Amino acid sequence: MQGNDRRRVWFVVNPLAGKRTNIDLAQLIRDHASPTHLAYEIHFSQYAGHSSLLAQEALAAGVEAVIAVGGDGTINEVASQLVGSSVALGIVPFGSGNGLARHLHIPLEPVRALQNLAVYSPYTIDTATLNGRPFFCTAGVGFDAHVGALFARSVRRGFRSYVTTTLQEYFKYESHRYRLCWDDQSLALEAFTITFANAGQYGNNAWIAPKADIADGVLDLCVLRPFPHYVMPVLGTQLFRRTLDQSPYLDIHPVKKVVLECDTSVPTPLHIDGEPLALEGPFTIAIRPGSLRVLC
Ligand SMILES: Nc1ncnc2c1ncn2[C@@H]1O[C@H](COP(=O)(O)OP(=O)(O)OP(=O)(O)O)[C@@H](O)[C@H]1O
Repeated sequence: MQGNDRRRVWFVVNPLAGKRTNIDLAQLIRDHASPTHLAYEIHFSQYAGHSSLLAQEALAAGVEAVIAVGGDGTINEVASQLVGSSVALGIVPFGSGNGLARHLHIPLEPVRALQNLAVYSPYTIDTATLNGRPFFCTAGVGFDAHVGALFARSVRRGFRSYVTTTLQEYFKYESHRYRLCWDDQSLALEAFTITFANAGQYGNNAWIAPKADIADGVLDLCVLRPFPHYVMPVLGTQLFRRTLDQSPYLDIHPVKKVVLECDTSVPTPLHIDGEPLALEGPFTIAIRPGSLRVLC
């Protein structure tokens, strides 16, 4: 391969991802990203939100792909800048959940993910927005957003402490009332959690929308209605066995655009790609079919 044929890419790295595991991410990239196939620069984000600016700079520099090294939050910041462009997103998973990478079958082992960048070609996927804010994996309100907000404030990380927080909060949590409007439907309901799924899982192989197709031009609107406590272990098992769509408590609707209104008497925890967000409703959630190229 000639030097000029090499794919020009920028790595945008969340350094906190590496610190959590004491891995020198820059060295890892230098050791395993093929110099024969990639002409690359490595850039570290210095604060939350910085990855978006770095992705903008990468676009201005005329790269072919921006490789996000981190979790779904970092991917969100990078990919938000690439939507609608011909510049592809690459992913080296280094988060705690890695929902998008898992959905796209990108290896979770960073060395393999780096090596594979040399052979991947771009695959076009859908993206979505919530009140204009892009998301790629899932967004939603309710219990998972509530736990996500607590977890973000917690110093303890990892799947085990996420499960502990989930169980502690489950017995205290009260379902809220919502109104959902799409096409000619208007639904007033009480829900434990409402998820807008572009990819099928939250991360950690927790599949809220087992049959979600990331390139079908629709979102899976998942409404998990309140359920008796004794059903909780069954739902938990189905979530991780990718069979939650068999539960009588979960309704899934394919939607292109939906408006969500929340009970304004209580604060509504909200998440976008697992990151908690303080936004005022009502919320408009819409799909952007075929709007992002991903190396996978
Ligand atoms: N240098 C930095 N200092 C502080 N925060 C940062 C920095 N770089 C990135 N971030 C923020 O960290 C947040 C979380 O990072 P990331 O998504 O990579 O990991 P994660 O939350 O562990 O993974 P996942 O979303 O898969 O669970 C991102 O939303 C990003 O804004």
